[in-house]
Amino acid sequence: MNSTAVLSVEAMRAAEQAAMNAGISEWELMQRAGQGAARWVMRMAAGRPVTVLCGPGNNGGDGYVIAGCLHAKGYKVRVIAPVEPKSETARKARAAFDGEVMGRAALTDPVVVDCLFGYGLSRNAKGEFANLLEELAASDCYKIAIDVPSSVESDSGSVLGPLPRYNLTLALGAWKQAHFLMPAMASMGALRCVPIGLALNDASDQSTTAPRLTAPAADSHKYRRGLLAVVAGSMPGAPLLSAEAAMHAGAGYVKLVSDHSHPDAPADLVIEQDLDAVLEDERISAVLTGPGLGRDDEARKRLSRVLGSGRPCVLDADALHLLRPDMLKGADVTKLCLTPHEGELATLCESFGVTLQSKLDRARRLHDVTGMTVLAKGPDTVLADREGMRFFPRGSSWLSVAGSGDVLAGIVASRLAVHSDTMRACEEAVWLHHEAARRAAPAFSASDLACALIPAMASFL
Ligand SMILES: NC(=O)C1=CN([C@@H]2O[C@H](COP(=O)(O)OP(=O)(O)OC[C@H]3O[C@@H](n4cnc5c(N)ncnc54)[C@H](OP(=O)(O)O)[C@@H]3O)[C@@H](O)[C@H]2O)[C@@H](O)CC1
Ligand SMILES: [K+]
Repeated sequence: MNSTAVLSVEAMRAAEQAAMNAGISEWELMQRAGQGAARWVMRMAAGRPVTVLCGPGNNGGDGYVIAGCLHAKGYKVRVIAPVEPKSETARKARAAFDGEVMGRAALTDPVVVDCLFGYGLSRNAKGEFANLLEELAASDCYKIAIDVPSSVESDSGSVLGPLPRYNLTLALGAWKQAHFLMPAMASMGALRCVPIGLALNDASDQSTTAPRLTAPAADSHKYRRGLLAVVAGSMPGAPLLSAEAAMHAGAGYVKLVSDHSHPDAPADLVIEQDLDAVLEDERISAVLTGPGLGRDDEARKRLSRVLGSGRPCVLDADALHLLRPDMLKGADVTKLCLTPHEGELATLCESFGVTLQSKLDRARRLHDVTGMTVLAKGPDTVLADREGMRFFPRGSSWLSVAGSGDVLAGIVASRLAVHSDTMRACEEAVWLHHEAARRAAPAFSASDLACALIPAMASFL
């Protein structure tokens, strides 16, 4: 069975070393990787001629093994290798391949397998490597990247050379971080993982799989199913959107605490004005604040009152701009969820003294220094929590619409009201958000997205 472990290059090298210490040679690992990948290549090529691009390292070594498997099955296959292999195991794989190897040739075959660089890419791909990648990008052949696309840095997902759009990317042994990070993720096409027998059970970072939601218990009533308070502020629209999304994501009762009149609110959304009275209600199981909160003194006071309530809490939008370390004194940080987009994450990092640059590192460190759950949202959403990082498959690019974040915050809060588990609430919310986008018609508005949560919920029950 495929593991969901997501490994950094350092962790990957350690896992491979552990396998070798247990008696599985690097040669054997390469055979497993190459043979497993070759099965996918044959499935996709379906008899058509294949070109394999081989680089100087073990990724190139995998390429020779793949080419050898295809050759043995009667495929017309050739290798293009701008340089000879450098690593010992790759040299052995090169020597074992008795098919055609060329230094340079036009990419005319209908299927091309890219094994120029794997997770060992350490600098910009230049010269003949860049030329090949550029030619591959311009070709309309079926493109398969082995392990990672060759111009992609495995840990950061950043791009160090011409980046073709692949049809299929085959992760070898385990997922790498780049498989879930932009801009790399957008170029990878379908993603599959080829197991090679590494022991991955201790890996803390994981990709997520579709959540399993449950219907309310047979004896449920509206208060016990999750009573959520959405605390509004100076602007009426955003918190209303969050509240509407929350109403469709499982909570039994959603209250909007707002001084506005909200003529457009649905009849079944309860609107109250007295924040203190709402927060004193013992039955409140979660609170959301931030969308439309504002950033003035009044907003800061409301945020402090919410934090002082001791309830499980989702902080989004303006709340993330207002949040300061001293506001967390006495708070149970394990009940708090932050849902920043990139700009809000930068602001939070400034407020909490996190100086790292990448989204992944920032989210991880922000969790480490604060103890709060950090859902760093965007086209490559990552979740940092007590058990490690969590990664998600690509969502619809139509989610890049105003109000999409308010909807997501509403879903997280709704799930949190249902079961009080911050990490689980975030995981479920991202999947629901993606599924709602899939079910809404293209070019949807945020309100359409909130409505599409109703059928989306059914996908996970
Ligand atoms: N280890 C294992 O057990 C298994 C590993 N497996 C496979 O190995 C892959 C990792 O292999 P790897 O570590 O050899 O790295 P890889 O990506 O092939 O390239 C490194 C080479 O490229 C060179 N180089 C780097 N950047 C460059 C540039 N811009 N331009 C030019 N040259 C550049 C670099 O040179 P150097 O930096 O040393 O000068 C070095 O020679 C992994 O992704 C998977 O496919 C599987 O077989 C399963 C078993
Ligand atoms: K590659």
